[in-house]
Amino acid sequence: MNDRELGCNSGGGQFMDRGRMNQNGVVQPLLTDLYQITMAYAYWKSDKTDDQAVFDLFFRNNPFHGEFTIFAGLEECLKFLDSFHYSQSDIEYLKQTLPEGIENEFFEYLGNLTARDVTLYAIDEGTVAFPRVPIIKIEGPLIIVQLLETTLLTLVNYASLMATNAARYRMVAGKHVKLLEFGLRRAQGPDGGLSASKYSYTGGFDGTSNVLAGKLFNIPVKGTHAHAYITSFSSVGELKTRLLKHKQTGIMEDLLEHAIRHRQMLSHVLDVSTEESSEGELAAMVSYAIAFPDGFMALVDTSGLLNFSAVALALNDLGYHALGIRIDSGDLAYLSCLAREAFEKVAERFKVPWFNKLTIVASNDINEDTILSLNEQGHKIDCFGIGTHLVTCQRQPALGCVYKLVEINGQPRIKLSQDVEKVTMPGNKSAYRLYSADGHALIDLLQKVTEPPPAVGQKVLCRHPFQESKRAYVIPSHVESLYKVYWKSGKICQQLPTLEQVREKVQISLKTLRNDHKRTLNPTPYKVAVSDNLYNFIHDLWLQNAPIGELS
Ligand SMILES: Nc1ncnc2c1ncn2[C@@H]1O[C@H](COP(=O)(O)OP(=O)(O)OP(=O)(O)O)[C@@H](O)[C@H]1O
Ligand SMILES: O=P(O)(O)OC[C@H]1O[C@H](OP(=O)(O)OP(=O)(O)O)[C@H](O)[C@@H]1O
Ligand SMILES: O=C(O)c1cccnc1
Ligand SMILES: [Mg+2]
Repeated sequence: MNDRELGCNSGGGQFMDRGRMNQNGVVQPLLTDLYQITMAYAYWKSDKTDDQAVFDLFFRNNPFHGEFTIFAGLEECLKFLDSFHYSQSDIEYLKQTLPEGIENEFFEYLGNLTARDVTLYAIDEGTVAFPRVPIIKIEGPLIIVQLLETTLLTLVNYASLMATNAARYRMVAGKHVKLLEFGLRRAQGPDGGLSASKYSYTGGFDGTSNVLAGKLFNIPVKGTHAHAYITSFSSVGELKTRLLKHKQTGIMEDLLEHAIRHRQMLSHVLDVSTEESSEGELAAMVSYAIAFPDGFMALVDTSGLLNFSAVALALNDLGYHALGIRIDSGDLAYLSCLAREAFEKVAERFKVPWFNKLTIVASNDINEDTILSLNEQGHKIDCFGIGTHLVTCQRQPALGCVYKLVEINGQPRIKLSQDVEKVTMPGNKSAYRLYSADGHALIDLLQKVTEPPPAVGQKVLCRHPFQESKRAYVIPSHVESLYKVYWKSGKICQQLPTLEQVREKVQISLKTLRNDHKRTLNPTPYKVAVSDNLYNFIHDLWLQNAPIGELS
């Protein structure tokens, strides 16, 4: 497929309105849970405001029965820190809303609060990430770091889930098939729709039908047309104009006349009687072709191939090449093969070789399993338009990212749970990814920040965080330190990648994962380990904090 592949197409960067380039207006300090603000008051009252806290933001399980997650949403988190400030009207609202008796100085304190004293470390956006390895680590005064929790979680959770979902669709579709996000109408509201468009592009989609997303994020916007366009015509008599200028000669010609002539001949070639195809559909296609002679892409139902081919040949007479068809019902494998076969026949019979290359778009409730099944059956689809299952992440609607206190004033904190899965990894930690000689990621290793980093060629003991007997020596061929300081002293400290670069990063990062971690059915879990030192530290602290029961 070339770049003309689908009707409309725009990269919207140059149209970005500087004033509106900032984050979505709903992302602001009050976009949080009330309990963060009530806790903030209680911290303030008990003079804990400036206690130095470290929080980890991480997830416990990979989504979609998979064994990897794509980390996304970091840039939005940084923009949020950059603009963190309670406005006068926010303060007025809080005064009315919080319980009575809150001291006025607290509101003054809130009015002056910024994220200047916070330091944020993170894995690069677009990188594959794994359960329990914090994707973001935040240090700073307890009150502000606590106040950031909900907003950071809402910015990371759906973004990462969506990017992961999109990356999975990309993996099953293969790299040569185009993927378009068509989900705005089915998304979780306008904001969910915009995020879905943005992060499905990050995860590997090629474009979106969402025009505002195109404008805001510089994502290619693409599209075909809906059934309504076809059904709005019932006969050729309704055509107000049939004339189209020949692309080369500039002479006006009757496109309908050309189409009707081709339709007669085509009905023999394709073995479809002209009575079987609707006149209203023909009229709709002619009128659409007159509107977009260089971008003619038509929605066909079972009978539509005859009319489409007739109009495409008519356009050819006038010097234009049609783009293709969209199939939106029925057996997509069968119909796509039927369509490709028809195009090949027409290409040969009418000496129009480009007909072989017409694009076949398929849509209609497509999900990962449908694509896998279509691949097994064999199909001729060049492009999938995917809405509902992609944007609602129907197979798993939430990624359970959490935000946990792991250190306060230099003292580690552990949250115990009956459920070992939910016990937190205490203390301020570093994270490393260890690679094998063939470039594959072998294991992620968490250590105490005070430990020296693992070194290339040197044996390092990697332990399962909770199961004593599970351990392995690893001799890394390459060691990647996963955290970078992204925010410190009130400034973003890294050159932020463009959306395009994050999108490339996703594919590069996925390549470092072995295929068995990425397969759709029963993938092998990727190992996440702790150093021996961190293992002992966790377990000592666990024992110190676990109450000793009494039997009587
Ligand atoms: N060859 C195929 N193999 C597996 N699944 C398919 C195949 N072709 C289509 N599908 C899927 O089967 C489902 C068919 O849904 P449904 O029966 O509602 O569609 P339809 O009746 O053909 O079309 P409409 O949406 O117009 O009612 C869709 O989810 C579609 O993606
Ligand atoms: O199927 P999805 O993956 O959600 O993709 C988007 C759907 O949106 C359109 O359908 P429309 O809104 O016209 O409704 P329909 O389901 O009746 O076709 C389009 O024809 C796709 O079928
Ligand atoms: O452009 C399309 O074909 C499209 C857009 C949104 C939803 N369904 C289809
Ligand atoms: Mg549909």
